[in-house]
Amino acid sequence: MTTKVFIDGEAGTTGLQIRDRLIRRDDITLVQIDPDLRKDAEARKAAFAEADVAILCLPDAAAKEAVELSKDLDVRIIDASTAHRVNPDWAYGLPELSAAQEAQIKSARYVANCGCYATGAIVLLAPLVRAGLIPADAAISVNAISGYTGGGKGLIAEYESGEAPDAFLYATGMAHKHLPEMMKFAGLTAKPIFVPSVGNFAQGMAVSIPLHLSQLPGDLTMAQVHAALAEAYAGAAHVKVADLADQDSRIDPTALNGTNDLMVHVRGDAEDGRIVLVAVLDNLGKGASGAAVQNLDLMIDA
Ligand SMILES: NC(=O)C1=CN([C@@H]2O[C@H](COP(=O)(O)OP(=O)(O)OC[C@H]3O[C@@H](n4cnc5c(N)ncnc54)[C@H](OP(=O)(O)O)[C@@H]3O)[C@@H](O)[C@H]2O)C=CC1
Ligand SMILES: CC(=O)N[C@@H](CCC(=O)OP(=O)(O)O)C(=O)O
Repeated sequence: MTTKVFIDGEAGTTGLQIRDRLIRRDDITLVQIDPDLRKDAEARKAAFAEADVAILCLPDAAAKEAVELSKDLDVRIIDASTAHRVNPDWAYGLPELSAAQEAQIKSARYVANCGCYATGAIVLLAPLVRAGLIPADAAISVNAISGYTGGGKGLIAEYESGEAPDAFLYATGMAHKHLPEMMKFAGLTAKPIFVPSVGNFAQGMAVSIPLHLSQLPGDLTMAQVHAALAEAYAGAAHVKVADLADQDSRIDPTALNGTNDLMVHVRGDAEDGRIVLVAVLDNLGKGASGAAVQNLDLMIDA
């Protein structure tokens, strides 16, 4: 028997990539609706009724509406939007957080896929906060660069028409939508500074967190930070920690494009303790569509 999956928002950036990942699988049957009816509530409700799992690749408001439409049906939901990520009734879709998190995803009716930048920041911070190496109230800064597909159809159109600048920083008002999930799942009590940016490349991202080890408790060393991260992700299929000996000064945000992997780098000056943690991932891979498929596989035990 195959698992029936409905991708609501299949024509969008995230939806298309999920479709590409599922279409050739013989354990999955895609439930499809007439593209002209993609915003028709009745047609979508019929698709929810037919599906075992629905993956929502929609703006937040439409994702909330989809949950309402399907609430009395048996369908399980993975939501790629920001709408439900800090909702306690939803499992946060980052199985690498802990064995308990993975178990929660496996049995959940509702799974919220993580934000792309949040995935990078949480993977870097959560094990260090949990181990007490970074205090929950530490003043943390997160910087990031993303390819323009991270902004969906709207930003893609700006770049493809040549209107957008080669690069820009944004969210300088300190209110980016990924901050609540970053805090909740990294275990931070103080709001970080988060300054993302976009460059003139389609896909890929690097999320970086600079640290002055001298401002953290204890006599923490760069090697200890690396060891804590390497231990946390030792068994993870999709999160790797680069060797500490790799201290190349450049990091390419597109290095993992086309994969569902995330690479953690710990770089800096081990002598004076000014270091930077960097997560490289494909915003459409581990940052969105690949993560949705990883969660789907956990839910259906594939
Ligand atoms: N792009 C990325 O890197 C990431 C995106 N996400 C999230 O995934 C979700 C989708 O993003 P993305 O794929 O980039 O967005 P897009 O703008 O590329 O696609 C959204 C799709 O949803 C459709 N849609 C809009 N409103 C409705 C509605 N009421 N009913 C049914 N369909 C509707 C759109 O239709 P139409 O074809 O008419 O425009 C479009 O096809 C968002 O919540 C986003 O935040 C999450 C992680 C990363
Ligand atoms: C480049 C760009 O605009 N990125 C988007 C985040 C990517 C995304 O879609 O975020 P979710 O994972 O929360 O859906 C932004 O900053 O709003």
